[in-house]
Amino acid sequence: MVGLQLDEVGAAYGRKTIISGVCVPKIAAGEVVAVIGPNAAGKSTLFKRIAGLVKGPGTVQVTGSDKGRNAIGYMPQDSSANAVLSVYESLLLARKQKSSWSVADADLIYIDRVLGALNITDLSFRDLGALSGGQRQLVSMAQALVREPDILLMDEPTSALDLHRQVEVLDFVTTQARQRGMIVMIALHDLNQALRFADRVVLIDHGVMRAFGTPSEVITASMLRQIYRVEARIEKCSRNFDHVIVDATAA
Ligand SMILES: Nc1ncnc2c1ncn2[C@@H]1O[C@H](COP(=O)(O)OP(=O)(O)OP(=O)(O)O)[C@@H](O)[C@H]1O
Repeated sequence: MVGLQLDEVGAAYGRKTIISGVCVPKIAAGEVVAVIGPNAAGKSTLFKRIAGLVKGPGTVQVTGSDKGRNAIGYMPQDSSANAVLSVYESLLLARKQKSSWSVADADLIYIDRVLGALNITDLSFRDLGALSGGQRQLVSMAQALVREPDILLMDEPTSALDLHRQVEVLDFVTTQARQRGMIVMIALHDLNQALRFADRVVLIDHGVMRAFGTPSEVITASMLRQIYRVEARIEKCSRNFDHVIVDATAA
């Protein structure tokens, strides 16, 4: 079973330190972890550091995976799509990056499953460059999923999606985490999504980890005042989900 732990992790662009001293105790297989924090807090940089795309001090410890450098899948925040490839070709290419170049029936079946689960089968033979922002985000998600990583890092995966799609993909990804024993880390601005879908929450502010715990431990009125500078309440709706209700900006 895969595990992920961060010890004193930092990251810099050139000589500019962006994050430092991030310690996250072992995250277990099947867990969904939301990474929250204001704009420019360092969430994307943390993901790039975990994915090995940015260097820095500290240790990213991956245990219990036999996939080597394919253990971690990364879905970036922006996916520009200038390539002259169809959606299906791009998924095949993404899938084959994890193994040999020969294509087996199992590869095609898995790609079809992911396309179906994300409800984008109809986009299969469209050019990547001719997709809407939301469609591009769904394809980028599919590209990460077809690699079958043990740890999936998703940077604001629902920012371009309509309400139905937001819930659909977060339901799918959390179910995949539970069923396949995959660890999913999701950077989110929508704190109601974090309350609803995450097992645990990492709060980043100014490049430092300010809190780690269950959603209700981390997302509190005092945290929202201090870190997000809003006056807000956390209240249960009639379906018993916690919700953030923002009343005003705080001084
Ligand atoms: N390639 C880069 N070179 C230099 N500085 C960068 C680079 N990428 C990001 N930064 C800076 O690092 C800081 C953290 O950015 P990052 O994208 O990690 O924040 P974030 O929490 O993901 O923000 P947002 O919620 O706005 O997407 C910002 O001040 C940003 O300007």
